[in-house]
Amino acid sequence: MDFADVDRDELERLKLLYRPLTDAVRELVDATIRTEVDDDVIREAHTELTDVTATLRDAGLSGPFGTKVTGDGISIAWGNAAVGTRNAIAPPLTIEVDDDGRHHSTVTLGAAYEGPPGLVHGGVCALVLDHVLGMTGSADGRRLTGTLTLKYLRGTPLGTVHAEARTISVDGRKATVRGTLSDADGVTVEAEGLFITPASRN
Ligand SMILES: CCCCCCCCCC(=O)SCCNC(=O)CCNC(=O)[C@H](O)C(C)(C)COP(=O)(O)OP(=O)(O)OC[C@H]1O[C@@H](n2cnc3c(N)ncnc32)[C@H](O)[C@@H]1OP(=O)(O)O
Repeated sequence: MDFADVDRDELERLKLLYRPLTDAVRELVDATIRTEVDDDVIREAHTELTDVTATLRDAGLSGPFGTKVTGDGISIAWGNAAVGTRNAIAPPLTIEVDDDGRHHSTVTLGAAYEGPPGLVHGGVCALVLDHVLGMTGSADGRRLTGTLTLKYLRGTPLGTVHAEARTISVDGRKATVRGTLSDADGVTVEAEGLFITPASRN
């Protein structure tokens, strides 16, 4: 598909087309982890899913989705591991921005994100914080993570979590951002990141 031919209405139509598919795959991942059906049912599901995958592969990109730009100049990263509209692995995050620049996101992390029993995997905590801090540090230009430091104060229970971040300072290409991941009882992970605009893009 040539996204240069896609306008806002078509983009909206495509989102409405793909989101339910992605949600269904996400549900499938959860069901695959938690199912206790009989062996025959597992084998039958495997066969059916293999057929569905083959159908989707009838036409497709030769590599990852990357970033596409629509005719209206909207950048979309539908394969992104944190926010991708077409990525069932993405939680997915929706990030809101306050007038004072605070970025925040509330998301539910279920069985697919488990690390220690009942707790969110530390790498998934890092994924969420990297993206929320990265977006915060990219408010005035696109930056990549240079260094991300996390302090895991206690385990983060699976369920609804909240991430938020603020930019502490900007020094040319470098932005220092701090943030937290929390559950209902308070902060579980503290994060600080240095986000940098690559010299090649400066
Ligand atoms: C708008 C949408 C935005 C969405 C963002 C969402 C968040 C996404 C988060 C990610 O997943 S990003 C992917 C993970 N990160 C990477 O893959 C980055 C890989 N590393 C690089 O591309 C480069 O190493 C980097 C851009 C970080 C720096 O390369 P440069 O060649 O531009 O750095 P340079 O050597 O010119 O150094 C510039 C300054 O940064 C410092 N620096 C360089 N790399 C650093 C580093 N890794 N950590 C800390 N500081 C670093 C360096 O010391 C220097 O400091 P000073 O200005 O004080 O001299």
